[in-house]
Amino acid sequence: MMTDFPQALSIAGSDSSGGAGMQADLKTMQERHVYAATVLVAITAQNTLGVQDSVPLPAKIINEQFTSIADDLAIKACKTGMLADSEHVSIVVENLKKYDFGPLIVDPVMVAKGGATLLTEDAVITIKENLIPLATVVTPNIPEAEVLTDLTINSKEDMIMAGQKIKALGAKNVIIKGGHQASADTASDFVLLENGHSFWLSSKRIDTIRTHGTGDTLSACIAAELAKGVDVETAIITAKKYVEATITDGIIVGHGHGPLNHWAYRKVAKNAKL
Ligand SMILES: Nc1ncnc2c1ncn2[C@@H]1O[C@H](COP(=O)(O)OP(=O)(O)O)[C@@H](O)[C@H]1O
Ligand SMILES: Cc1ncc(COP(=O)(O)OP(=O)(O)O)c(N)n1
Repeated sequence: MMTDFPQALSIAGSDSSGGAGMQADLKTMQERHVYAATVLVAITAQNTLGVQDSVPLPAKIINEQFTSIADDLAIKACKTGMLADSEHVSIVVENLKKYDFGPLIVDPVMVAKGGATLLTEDAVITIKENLIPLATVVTPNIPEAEVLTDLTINSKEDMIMAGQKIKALGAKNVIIKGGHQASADTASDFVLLENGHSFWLSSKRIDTIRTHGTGDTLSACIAAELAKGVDVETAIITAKKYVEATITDGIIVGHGHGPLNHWAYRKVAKNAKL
C-alpha cells in the first residue's frame, strides 16, 4: 500500500557526529512520521568534543538543491539551522522568497555547545533584517537571543523582553529557549505567539551534558508538526515534550556533549496512548 507522507525540508549544516545539525533534523522528522528533504549549506567535521573544521558550500550547488526540491517535492514546512555567514544567509533568503516551502522555522544557530562558532558576526544583521521577517517561528537560545536583541538575559523578565524585541523584527511567533539557564531547576522556554498570547513551557532540568542537538531537534519537530497541518501552538508544545523525552531517556555516545535519544518519545507516546 502506498502512503502519502507530509514532507518537510531542513536547510542546515552537516554534523559528522550525527547529533546536531541536519542529522538531528532528519532523525526528528522521521520519528514524527514526516518525510525529510535537505538543502546542505555547510559541512562540519565535528564530534561530541567540539567542531574540528567547517566549510560552507558554493552558492551554485545550494541554489541547485533548492531548485531540485522545488521542481519535484511538495514541501509543507521548512527550517533553517547553521547558515555559516552573511553570504549564505542571503542565498537561503533568496531561495525562500523564490519557492513556497510553507511555514518557516528559523533556528538562528550561532555557537555549538562546545563553544565553536557556526555563524560569522557579520551574518547577524542579515538574519535580523532579511531572514527573521520571513519566519513563522524563531527559536533562539539565550545567548542567541542576547545577540539578536543586544539585551543581557538573566531572568524570566529579560526573556520576555527579548521575545518581544525579536517579534518586533518581523517574526510571527518566538520561542526563547531556556536550556542555558544552568542554575535553574527547570528548563523553561518562553513562547510568544502571533496573536499576542504568551506562556511558559517548563520541564524538569535533566542534569546531563548529553544535550548536543537539543535546539535543532526542537525546531525540526515544530517544522514536522506544521508539515502535518498542526497549529503552531500545538506544534510547539509537542516539540517541547519530544525534546524532553530525548534528553530524559538518554544514550551514551562519545566522550563530551553527547547526542540525544531521538526514538525515546515512542515510549512516552505509547505509555500516554498518544
Ligand atoms: N538539561 C536540560 N534538561 C531539560 N531540558 C533541556 C535541557 N537543556 C535544554 N533543554 C531544552 O532543550 C531545548 C533546547 O534548549 P537550549 O539548550 O536552550 O537550545 P540550544 O540547543 O539551541 O542551545 C529547550 O526546550 C530547552 O528547554
Ligand atoms: C552543523 C551543526 N548545526 C547546528 C549545531 C548546533 O545545534 P544545536 O541544536 O544548537 O545544538 P548544540 O550543539 O548547541 O546543542 C551544530 N552543533 N552543528
